[in-house]
Amino acid sequence: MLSEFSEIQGQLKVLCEERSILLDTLRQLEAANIEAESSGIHDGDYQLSKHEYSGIGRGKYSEGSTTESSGDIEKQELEDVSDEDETSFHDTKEHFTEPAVICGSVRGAADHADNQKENENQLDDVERMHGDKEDCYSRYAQIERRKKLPDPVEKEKGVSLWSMIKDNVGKDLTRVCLPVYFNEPISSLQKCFEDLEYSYLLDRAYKYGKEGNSLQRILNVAAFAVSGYASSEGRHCKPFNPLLGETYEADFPDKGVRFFSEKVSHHPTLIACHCEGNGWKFWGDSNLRTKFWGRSIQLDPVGVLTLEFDDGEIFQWSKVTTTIYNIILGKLYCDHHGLMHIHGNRDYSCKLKFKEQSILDRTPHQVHGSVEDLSGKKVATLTGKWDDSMYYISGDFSGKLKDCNPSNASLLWKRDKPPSNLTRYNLTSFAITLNELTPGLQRCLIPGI
Ligand SMILES: CC(C)CCC[C@@H](C)[C@H]1CC[C@H]2[C@@H]3CC=C4C[C@@H](O)CC[C@]4(C)[C@H]3CC[C@]12C
Repeated sequence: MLSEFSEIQGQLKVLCEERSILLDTLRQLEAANIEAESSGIHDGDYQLSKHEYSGIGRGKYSEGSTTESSGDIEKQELEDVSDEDETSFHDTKEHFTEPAVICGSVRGAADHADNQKENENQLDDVERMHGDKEDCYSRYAQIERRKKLPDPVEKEKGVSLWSMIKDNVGKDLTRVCLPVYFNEPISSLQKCFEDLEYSYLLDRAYKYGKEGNSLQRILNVAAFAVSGYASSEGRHCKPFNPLLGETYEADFPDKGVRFFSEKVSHHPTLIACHCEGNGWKFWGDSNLRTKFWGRSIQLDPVGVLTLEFDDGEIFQWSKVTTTIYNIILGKLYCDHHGLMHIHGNRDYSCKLKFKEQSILDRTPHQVHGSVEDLSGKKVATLTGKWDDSMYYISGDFSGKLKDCNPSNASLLWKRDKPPSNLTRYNLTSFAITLNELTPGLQRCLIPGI
């Protein structure tokens, strides 16, 4: 009798254990489901209707492009294709909605926590900002992306740049052919997406504006406009020049953004891009006017970038001049300089000055500016460095920028640490992931590619 009882007791124990394992599995499944939903994979908010999406693909892009394409025949061909039956298109939306097609695999929460641990020894301010950033990202799925580039297949031999371009002084450099050695392993279409590395600033700006804090909105927009330059520090190679009509699509549910770019003109090179996040859309076209000065190359971006929040607030700005120094001798580097005016259609606008680096400059890459209200009164001062961080302080400190140092100012944005496996391309951790061919993506490619 007693032995029977203890046997039943043992069986009960096993059953209880099995039940708790089952419950755990259920909880995990539920959590994964919530993650997928919040990433917008099935969410109506994040997805555009089929009609809207194709509208952007063909309507806005062609509206956005200002330059006529070089080959009329090619243009005609492209138009012919777009006139074809709707069903003949590879429907990006359909593919993007399938969780398996996301570029990367879903990463476990524990793994994510591990990554957070790495940043333990950061300053309070930085921690707060990162906490904020995590807040922005916690709504999105965690995706496992590669952390290093594949190793080169063979040893490369260095080539002298000057030997290649000495005969082209004064010419349009976009027409000069350079050996592949000078290329970095991404295309200009992908490079445009690099400007959105810190898209959490726009999520945050949207949130602030919705809460009625328009000042914080423009401050975060300004930080975003500067943050796009951070990835250019230490980059010495040219991105690949895409073909006319070539496109690049990126779906990053882990950042809550989808991006699309297309080369819309060959001479001059013109790329149109469009990006959608949660509560905002960002679009523009990138066209560079290049001047070759012998020892340096000056790049003047032409065109306007537009950021529109779902509540109707719009900001527009143009990029500043970029100069690439030491083409002949010394270490090649680039600097960004000039005035950036962020025009808003509501309460505030912002002026940022990218200071030109001088030989004696001990603190290069400085950016200073201020936010003005409609009457032209300066309500906040911004300071920082485009390759590092941006801070703000309330009130007008533009005359006494020394008082506006990081100790009494608040942090808006801080650049992420570079990856540990830097190659000669110096790609950021984000750039490394832009053309990663993940198993889910591979099956969407045209056979034979
Ligand atoms: C002559 C070649 C081999 C050397 C120069 C290569 C590097 C430094 C050049 C080539 C293309 C350049 C980029 C082209 C476009 C832009 C967009 C602009 O709004 C900011 C600068 C930025 C991001 C440039 C930074 C410098 C850049 C990366």
